[in-house]
Amino acid sequence: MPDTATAPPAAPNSSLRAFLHGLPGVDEVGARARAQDLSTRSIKTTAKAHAIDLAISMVDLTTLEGADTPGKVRSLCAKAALPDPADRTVPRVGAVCVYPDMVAIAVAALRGTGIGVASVATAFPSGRAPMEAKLADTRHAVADGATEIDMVIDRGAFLSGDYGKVFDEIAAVKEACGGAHLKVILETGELVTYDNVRRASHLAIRAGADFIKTSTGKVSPAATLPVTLIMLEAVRDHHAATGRRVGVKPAGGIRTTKDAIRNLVLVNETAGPGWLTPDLFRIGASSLLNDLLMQRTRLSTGSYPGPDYYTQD
Ligand SMILES: O=C[C@H](O)COP(=O)(O)O
Repeated sequence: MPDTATAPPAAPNSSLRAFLHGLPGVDEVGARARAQDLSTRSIKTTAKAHAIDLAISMVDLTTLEGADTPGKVRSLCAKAALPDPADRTVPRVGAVCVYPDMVAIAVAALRGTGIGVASVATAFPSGRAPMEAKLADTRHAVADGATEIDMVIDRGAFLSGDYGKVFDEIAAVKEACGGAHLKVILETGELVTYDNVRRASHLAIRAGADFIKTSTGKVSPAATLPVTLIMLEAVRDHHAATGRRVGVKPAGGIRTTKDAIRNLVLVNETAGPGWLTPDLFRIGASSLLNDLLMQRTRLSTGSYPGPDYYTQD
């Protein structure tokens, strides 16, 4: 197998640049207004119950702290497998998301549950490491059983116009993933303009991303609705042009059921109902699940459980 770290660029910078700069510019005011309009839509109680379960099934339950311990990862996995021990009708989450050195712990803890393990890789969150280190990071996580890899793009290369470098890194990491799915984190809070968010989305999609993801959760602003809207438009347009469906994962700062449902409305109205599945839409969040569980209980029983009822996310 060729060493992808030294393989020739798959896309010459000039043609990639021409494609990316040929994309229509984003109407910034229009994107904000559209996101605001969709965020105020109300939904019926029956639809809300369905939306909460759908949102739970889309959560990538995340811990990405320097202070993570095997014990913390194991309790997160226990929560992923059985979010509410008193109610076995609660759906399982989309995946558990951890650093590469915690993948083996999570895989062991989730064995038999059918829940996948996602791992950040490629020198998350900065992406500042030699390519060999990024590929080794990816291969380590996959060898330990990660079923999904969340890589960060080189924002420095992107912002200096070296689109070919960004493309080649994504393509090489995709190859290193083998059978694992690749989510490409754009870190939209560092991309400066909505036009750049659109360009980075299309670049990542063309380079082989299975999902495009807004943020690491370490940079503010993270997953804003206008940014998610622009990324949903990119996957919608790519599907219309090629027939290939790419997923979207907003991540960072999504903490309430209201936030989650706003995202689902955005998906439905932008990419369409075909994207309302964990195969094509995930929500990366470290502290959303408990609010979804609380609102779910309130809908079914009419009252909130006590604040200490659920284990911590
Ligand atoms: O990838 C997921 C993010 O790191 C989660 O961010 P959060 O802690 O703001 O929910």
